[in-house]
Amino acid sequence: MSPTAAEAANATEAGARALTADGDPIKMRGDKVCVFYGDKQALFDIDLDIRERQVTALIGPSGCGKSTFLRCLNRMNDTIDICRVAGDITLDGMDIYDPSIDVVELRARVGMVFQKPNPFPKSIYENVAYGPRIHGLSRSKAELDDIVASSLQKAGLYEEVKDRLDAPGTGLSGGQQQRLCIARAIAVSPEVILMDEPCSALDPIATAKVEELIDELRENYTIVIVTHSMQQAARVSQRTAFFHLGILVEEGPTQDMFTNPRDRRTQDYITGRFG
Ligand SMILES: Nc1ncnc2c1ncn2[C@@H]1O[C@H](COP(=O)(O)OP(=O)(O)OP(=O)(O)O)[C@@H](O)[C@H]1O
Repeated sequence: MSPTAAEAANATEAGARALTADGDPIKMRGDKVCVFYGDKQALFDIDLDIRERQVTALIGPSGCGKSTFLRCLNRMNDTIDICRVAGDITLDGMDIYDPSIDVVELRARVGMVFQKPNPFPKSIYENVAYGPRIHGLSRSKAELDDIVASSLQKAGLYEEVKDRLDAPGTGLSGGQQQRLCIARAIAVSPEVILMDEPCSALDPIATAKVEELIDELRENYTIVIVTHSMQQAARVSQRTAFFHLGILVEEGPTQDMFTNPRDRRTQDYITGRFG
């Protein structure tokens, strides 16, 4: 008996769902990714699978290309004139560098949180409401209010700000501002959240809060985090990728990377011989 159209569509969808060799669904995949700034090559043939609903940490010494790779995942490098990306990057099997891709939509699906908290010079409410409004995600003020409240809740900030949603976002503490930026990213219902050293400007208590939050968020989101702190990578991630001089040296379960790295360069880095 031939399959119905719905069965065929389901089969295609299931078939398109790529899995890693050990059976984890792949959310994003980099295949032979090379990046150039002018004629200087910053990344060389990076093959990396980003597993769905896991936290992947990108680590390595300064200048090795971690942020460059992160920025490829939502085409933030497009904003740098001299930057050129080659190779393939897919999101659920879709080529994100295809000319037909709407970059604004891509960045809603693959959100980003930066090193320095960067709230807009607007109220706490407006910081979170801005994205859903421009993406047309709410049909009424009540719906928008709900999105703002639930995003702040998911970012672990609601209780601290619920009585002053009209106060400026820039008046919050550094840690609160970073959680506001996470709420802003969450508000447009992303599937992937990229974080570029999200705790580097925070004190240890605010860092601990954001790390706890990252652990909670992975229930619903795929997260890629660049960090200089190996302790942080060990605390928050399930997978770790080690970069060195523009090359992906190795990637694996975080625990294995820190206890039993396969490559000498990884071992040297995690034992503090360089970096
Ligand atoms: N906008 C740019 N223009 C020119 N070169 C750049 C630019 N951004 C990064 N590079 C170069 O690309 C290489 C990789 O930089 P990148 O910032 O990705 O490394 P990183 O591992 O994130 O470093 P860090 O840990 O210091 O942030 C470096 O040699 C850097 O100088």
